[in-house]
Amino acid sequence: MNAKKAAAEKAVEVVQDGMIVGLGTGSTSYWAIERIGERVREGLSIQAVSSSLASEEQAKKLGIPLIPLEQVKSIDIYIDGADEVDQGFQLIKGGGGALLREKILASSSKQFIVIVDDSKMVETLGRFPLPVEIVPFASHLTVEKLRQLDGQPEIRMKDGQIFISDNGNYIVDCHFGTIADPERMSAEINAIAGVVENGLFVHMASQIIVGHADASVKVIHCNPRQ
Ligand SMILES: O=C(CO)[C@H](O)[C@H](O)COP(=O)(O)O
Repeated sequence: MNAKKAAAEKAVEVVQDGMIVGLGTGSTSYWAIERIGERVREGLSIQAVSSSLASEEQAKKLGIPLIPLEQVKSIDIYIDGADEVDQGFQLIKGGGGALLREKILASSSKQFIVIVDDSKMVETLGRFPLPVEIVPFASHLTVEKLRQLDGQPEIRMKDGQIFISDNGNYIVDCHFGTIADPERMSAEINAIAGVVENGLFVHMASQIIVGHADASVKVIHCNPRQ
């Protein structure tokens, strides 16, 4: 079993009847959604909300009942991957370009369970480029502001075209190097007009589940408010 699948399946063990479950995005969340689908077929009764059109499609195919977000006041559990997790359990997310919806769901969830393989665990954030979602209007000016913060920004491309997020925005991948103070950096980035959200998830994770190649998993409980 691969490490991502092992972490994902461990996380799905805590899903119970009656819960509203947030579905993440990416290759690790894929396995969580598959397992939720299996459990639904076995009789689990839940409702789900999705952080991306891709995960929504997968959930529909598996017969996972989806509920419109407008009908949801809070989410019981949100399960999603990450691109990096540091020693203080702060995260970089958004490698798949879904960071805005992911942050909205994570911040409205009673529990945010992060599922990663062990390659994602780092001492300090920053090796993975930080994704920043910006509005297309005057994007060159917003990109210039990110450059002034030393972000070495690059607008994300896909198949030779600018990548467009599910919200119709651009993603700018920023190379800040080591991010010593993620909270401060997040605030500085979000203070730029034109920035919608950035991929630093600070004080948000309730649990990190780390999967290893031998299918063993480590569950780390964190206090999101610390
Ligand atoms: O934030 C994300 C998508 O926007 C993903 O959770 C993150 O990129 C990790 O992806 P994967 O599970 O494929 O390694």
